[in-house]
Amino acid sequence: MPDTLAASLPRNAAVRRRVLLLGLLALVALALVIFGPLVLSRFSINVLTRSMIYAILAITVDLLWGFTGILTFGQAAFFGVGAYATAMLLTHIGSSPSLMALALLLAILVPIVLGVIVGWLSFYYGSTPIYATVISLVFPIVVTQLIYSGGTLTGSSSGMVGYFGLPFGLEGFFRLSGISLVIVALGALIFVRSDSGRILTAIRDNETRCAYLGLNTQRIKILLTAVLAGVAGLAGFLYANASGVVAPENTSFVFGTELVVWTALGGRGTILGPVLGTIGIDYLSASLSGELPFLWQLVVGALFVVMIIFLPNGLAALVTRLTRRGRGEVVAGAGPELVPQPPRSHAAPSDAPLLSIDKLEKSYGSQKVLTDITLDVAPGELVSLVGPNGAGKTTMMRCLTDGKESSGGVVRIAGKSIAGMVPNQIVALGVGRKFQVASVFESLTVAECLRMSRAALEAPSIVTASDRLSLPPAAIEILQLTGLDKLLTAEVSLLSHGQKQSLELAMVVALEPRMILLDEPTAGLTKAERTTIGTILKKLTNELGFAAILVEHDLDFVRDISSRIVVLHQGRLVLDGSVEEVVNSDIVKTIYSGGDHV
Ligand SMILES: Nc1ncnc2c1ncn2[C@@H]1O[C@H](COP(=O)(O)OP(=O)(O)OP(=O)(O)O)[C@@H](O)[C@H]1O
Repeated sequence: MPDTLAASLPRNAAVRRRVLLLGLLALVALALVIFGPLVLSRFSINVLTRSMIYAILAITVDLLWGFTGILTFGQAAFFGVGAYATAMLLTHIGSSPSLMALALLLAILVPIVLGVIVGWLSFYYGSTPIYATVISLVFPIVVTQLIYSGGTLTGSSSGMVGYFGLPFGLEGFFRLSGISLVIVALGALIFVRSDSGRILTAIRDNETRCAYLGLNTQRIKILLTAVLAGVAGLAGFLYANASGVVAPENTSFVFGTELVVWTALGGRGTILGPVLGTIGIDYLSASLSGELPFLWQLVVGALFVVMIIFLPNGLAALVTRLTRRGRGEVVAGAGPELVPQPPRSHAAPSDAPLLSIDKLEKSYGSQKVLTDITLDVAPGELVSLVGPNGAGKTTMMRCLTDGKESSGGVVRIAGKSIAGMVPNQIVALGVGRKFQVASVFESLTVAECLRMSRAALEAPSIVTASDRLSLPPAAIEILQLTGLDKLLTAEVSLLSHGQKQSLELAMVVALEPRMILLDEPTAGLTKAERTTIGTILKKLTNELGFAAILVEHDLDFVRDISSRIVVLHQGRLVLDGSVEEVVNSDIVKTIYSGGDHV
């Protein structure tokens, strides 16, 4: 396969270059950390040790906020819990190598357990982003209050001091903190570029789409919170040993807020920006706060405001803006290799219809939007759902893809009731949904978007970004028909409206569903683009046996491709028949008289 080989070469070269650059960066950082103490003053070694530990925390804030879009003020609390677990064990039980190992274990495990609890409270199904942020503010307050009321156990407002930590000198702690920072930063940089890491950006861009690709975003966010709580706890362990003192301020939301400010100033979503921002500002604060105690806080505050206004993505954005120039330009052959995926076997077909709706109802308060909808759809059928604006078509689509939406009646997919199921569970039953406004991931590339469709089916790597993209043949065909196969490396924000619609359709087909629901897939498309989408839909249903429900306003389009038409009017199903029956019926003429809209 010489073509395939040739196509993969430039990408391999780019990957090699990136690995080399990352390795070089890590070596330079390690050299600075190892040889730094030879030239630095005691003051600098002391302060920079602390700054580097704080930088580890800033990385956790960046992964949560910068990459995943979860604004958090709570990382300080996990850090404080790790520090206190260490100090309390060493103070009250004693210090020996095995107790030190136990302290390290507790400093990581206790924050992980708390991370699971906080994560669950923050991201249970239906919670909003603001709710998660409020929890992240409340959590450090609770931890700080517990420390204040802990008496001699926690040292109360005086904190804890005088315990015997690791037997390293000033320089030893500098090196330990520095090496830990390099390892955490390197791990984070590798992870965020991996196939798994891109899921974080997908969640930030469009969490709803992630759920409708079958991803359990709640579970991912809880897992991320727990793992990063463990990393913050590790930083707490280092801090408790290096400083020899822990205090309630270490857990406070004020410190949590400082971490957010440092991350923002450095440049969120870049890992290195928050590291350099934290080290730079903490070091400058320590140097200047003695001479300008109040003025310095004012300077940092003013700097924050200026940056938010003029450079909202932080200092690192300046650098990335330069290095990313041209991203989105398509480099021939630089994309991943498209590989046809053997079809996935769904559960054995039963006698039940693929979709069965029985007396479906939906109300918003006292307003009834859907009343007594009963409908069956079989494999291979393309059922168009038509009706005037406000008839309830989109609401019906929502009830078919979210088991918590309906107010009454039963919806079954292949005989299984979806009552109470969340969208990702319904996707697992074989349902794909295409939204009215193209729902894709704006800051990912075309290939990365398509890979998201496979993430719930094949666990993506947490270390590497694959140079192969396995997709079902039908999805590859859509890409080829619409020219998207030549744009795999293009960033989605650069695509046209029609290309985004086609991409979303390819993403839905890449899920290998048994049934696809499409809400006005041709809205805003050119005639040629509509024809292409129509051809694809006919092929999916006629040849590949997909069932499809299509909400559409374009009567000509509906007439050309449908096997059946269902008419909704004022939330009721008023007609269900063949194309000819429906188009020529008196009811439809009455409902639609006076407009070219269906
Ligand atoms: N979240 C909501 N809260 C209250 N009412 C709603 C909500 N969503 C939809 N509705 C109402 O439900 C009715 C049906 O809306 P829906 O969007 O399902 O209609 P539609 O047939 O899809 O219309 P269109 O063709 O304009 O998209 C409308 O009267 C709408 O105002």
